[in-house]
Amino acid sequence: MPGPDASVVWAPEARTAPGPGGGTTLEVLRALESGPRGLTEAEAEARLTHHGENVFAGRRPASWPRRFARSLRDPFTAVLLGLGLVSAAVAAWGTACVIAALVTVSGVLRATGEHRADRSAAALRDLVATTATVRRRATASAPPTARELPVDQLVPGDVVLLAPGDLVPADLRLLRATGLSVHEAALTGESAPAARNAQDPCLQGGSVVSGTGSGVVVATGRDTVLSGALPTPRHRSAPGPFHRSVNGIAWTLIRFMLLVAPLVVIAGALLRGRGLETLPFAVAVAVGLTPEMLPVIVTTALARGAALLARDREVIVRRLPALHDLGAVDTLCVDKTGTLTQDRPVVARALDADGHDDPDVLRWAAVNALWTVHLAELPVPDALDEAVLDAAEADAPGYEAEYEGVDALPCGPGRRLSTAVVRRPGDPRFALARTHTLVVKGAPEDVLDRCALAPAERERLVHRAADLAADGLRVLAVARAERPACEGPYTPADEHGLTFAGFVALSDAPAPTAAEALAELARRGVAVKVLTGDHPGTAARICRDLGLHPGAVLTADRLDALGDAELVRVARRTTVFARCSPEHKARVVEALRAGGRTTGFLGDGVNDLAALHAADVGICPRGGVDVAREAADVVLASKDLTALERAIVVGRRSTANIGSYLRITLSSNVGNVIAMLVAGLALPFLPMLPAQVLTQNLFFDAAQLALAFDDPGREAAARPAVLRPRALLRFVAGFGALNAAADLATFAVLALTAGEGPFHAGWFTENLLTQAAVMLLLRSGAGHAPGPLRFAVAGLGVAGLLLPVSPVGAALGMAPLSPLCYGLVGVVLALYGAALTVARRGWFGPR
Ligand SMILES: Nc1ncnc2c1ncn2[C@@H]1O[C@H](COP(=O)(O)OP(=O)(O)OP(=O)(O)O)[C@@H](O)[C@H]1O
Ligand SMILES: [Mg+2]
Repeated sequence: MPGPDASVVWAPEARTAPGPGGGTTLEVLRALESGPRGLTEAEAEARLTHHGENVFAGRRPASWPRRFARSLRDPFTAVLLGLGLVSAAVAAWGTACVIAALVTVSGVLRATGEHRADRSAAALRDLVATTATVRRRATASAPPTARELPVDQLVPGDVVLLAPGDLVPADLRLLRATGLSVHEAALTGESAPAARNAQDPCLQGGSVVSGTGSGVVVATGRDTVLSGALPTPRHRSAPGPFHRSVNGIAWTLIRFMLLVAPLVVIAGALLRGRGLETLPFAVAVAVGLTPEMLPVIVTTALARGAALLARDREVIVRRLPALHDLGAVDTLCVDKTGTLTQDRPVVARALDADGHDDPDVLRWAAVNALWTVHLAELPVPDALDEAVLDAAEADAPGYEAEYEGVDALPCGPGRRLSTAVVRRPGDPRFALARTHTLVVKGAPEDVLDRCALAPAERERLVHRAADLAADGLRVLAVARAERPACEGPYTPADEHGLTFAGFVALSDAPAPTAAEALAELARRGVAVKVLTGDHPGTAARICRDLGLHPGAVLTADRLDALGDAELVRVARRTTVFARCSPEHKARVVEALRAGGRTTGFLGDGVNDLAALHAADVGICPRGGVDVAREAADVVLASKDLTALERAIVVGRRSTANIGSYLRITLSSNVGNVIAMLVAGLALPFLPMLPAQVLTQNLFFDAAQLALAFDDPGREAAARPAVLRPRALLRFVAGFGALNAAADLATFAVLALTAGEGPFHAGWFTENLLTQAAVMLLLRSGAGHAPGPLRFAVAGLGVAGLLLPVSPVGAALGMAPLSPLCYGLVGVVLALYGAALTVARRGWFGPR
């Protein structure tokens, strides 16, 4: 095959800098006992045993101690540990031990939950495993073949082929490069891609932006530069919506707690003349206020959701909190091609400038497609090119033999046309006198800009293209130019003064489930926006066919004219954004987020990378390029909006359960604290001993784990689910006050009818029973409580009734109650239950 070999060199003599590429390329290959034809399978296997798998050090699963230590790093654990230290300092060893036990148990539960989530993800890792294309030989004499290999199987000496969208799988020395540019932000922090030539080193972790190349592996696994330089893979810096809301709630509580504990001590000293002996009590109150199970509930609820999705093998959540973020998404940005349509274009028509069918136009388009596919060595031929080639085989046979390729300038991110430079085959002696033909095809606006045309004629052709697009067809303009043959490589600067040839129009059928999925998303309160590189007319028509009202389409040139603030407003009301480059897609996503929208972005190409990073949740189908999959939080088995819609529902349900936990715990805890403060000042003795506070806290914590397994009901999945700190705190204030009223009524009844021991017992019983009632009445789900929840509620009730009269109760300083007291506490509970039912109806509305 005649190739662009003049510009593409494997230069054995060239010298380069030291590093993973000291010495000449030939020396490197010799040192690695390899060659441009690659290793034999047997040799590769031997090397794999010797060097080990090519696993990036930062990706290894975390060890148990590390997992445990990591699970302790959250504000509530820090507060608990601080309180534990205070208790130890005043020698309240009992309290200190209980706190230590709480921290340990919650750490272990959380680490276990994460481990389980990791394990279910690992089972699916093969599905999303990144592969590399290597050149190997079956035997020493066999010809080399290129095949896909899981990245961890690479060994030094392997010859790897690179294409746009690939992650550089190991440290390489390049043997060959055609227009190769590599983005190495992970390594160098450099945000712009850099050109790479033959003989250059190419380091693991980089991503290929454009061009192709091949290189020999010089280092794998722990030996790569990336493993040495960066112990952990880089992560998104800004916290997602989930962490933002959880942190908001955490800090409000911690402030409240830091206020309450000293207040207890000071008030005790001033009003009751108590000294430091109130400190353990104050600490116990503060512990009682902490929702220390929050991290456990969060991990359990999200891991459960992720495992549910993984079981269907449709959606893989790569970062647990992303599941919550997915449930919070109210705006979903998708591309058109392959998401709304099948990405199986078929040539519908080929027309000349006057709109007459013209097979010549198809022939030129096919010449362009054939030689860009060959010379640019794209790993998978572009769907449009394939469609053109298929059509030409039937309608313009013989075009392959007419020309031979000289050079190709393919499409790329932000470049909407491709050029093939071809010449007539013939006697090489006359090569110098010959001409080269530039054959260009691409987006009509871009191609027409490069044609020598009168403005009126250009306008006419733009309209003709728009008419075709309005029928939902994808339109490519075709043009060409004759040039005296030249030596040097061609550049985009050569694409000018072209002669317009005609249009090729292609149809791409809508994806079968798209209309249904769009309607379902709309019903669930998700606004779908289409960000496409295609023509505004084509995009609008497809949307209309799928029942998505396109409104006024915003094209990239008008988008460029908008300032950031203006774009925030326009983006909110626009549904279709056309002719988007990668930067435009990212800018729209950023504008939507700046406007307060929680934004998901679904994309699968190199041109989607920036937007995937910019979005709150990046979503990529399994078939997407490596870099896009690496950047995504959620990977879909197929590019199917229906699966995504299901994942959104699961995310919302997990969030609803986390919300239930926060509402129930906090209103209960806040109520207790208020009641304890008031009673502490009114009574001659402490309303409850520190050990009693902590015991009831343990019971409550254990019971609430069941909330992670609750069924939140259909309502929960109807709207985007967000934990709103303000609404939550309002709820907590209201229901906390109600709870405090019940507690205080109990205190009053008990203070009048019982002594200190029965007082403690009565309070303990009342407290666990009210908490059981709160769990049943304030959960999100309206329907039947599932098994774990009923079990937990029953457990609370039994413990509340039996513990105070058991030997354990006596050891904790409780004494049995009189029947009268039981009766009175029963009345208080009945009134509280009734008030709670009424208040709940006021808050959630009737069910
Ligand atoms: N192989 C090709 N040859 C010529 N022009 C092309 C080719 N591929 C794409 N183009 C032009 O570039 C434009 C943008 O392509 P791009 O891949 O960015 O988006 P798209 O696939 O059209 O849409 P979407 O963003 O919805 O996936 C296309 O509409 C087309 O005009
Ligand atoms: Mg595309």
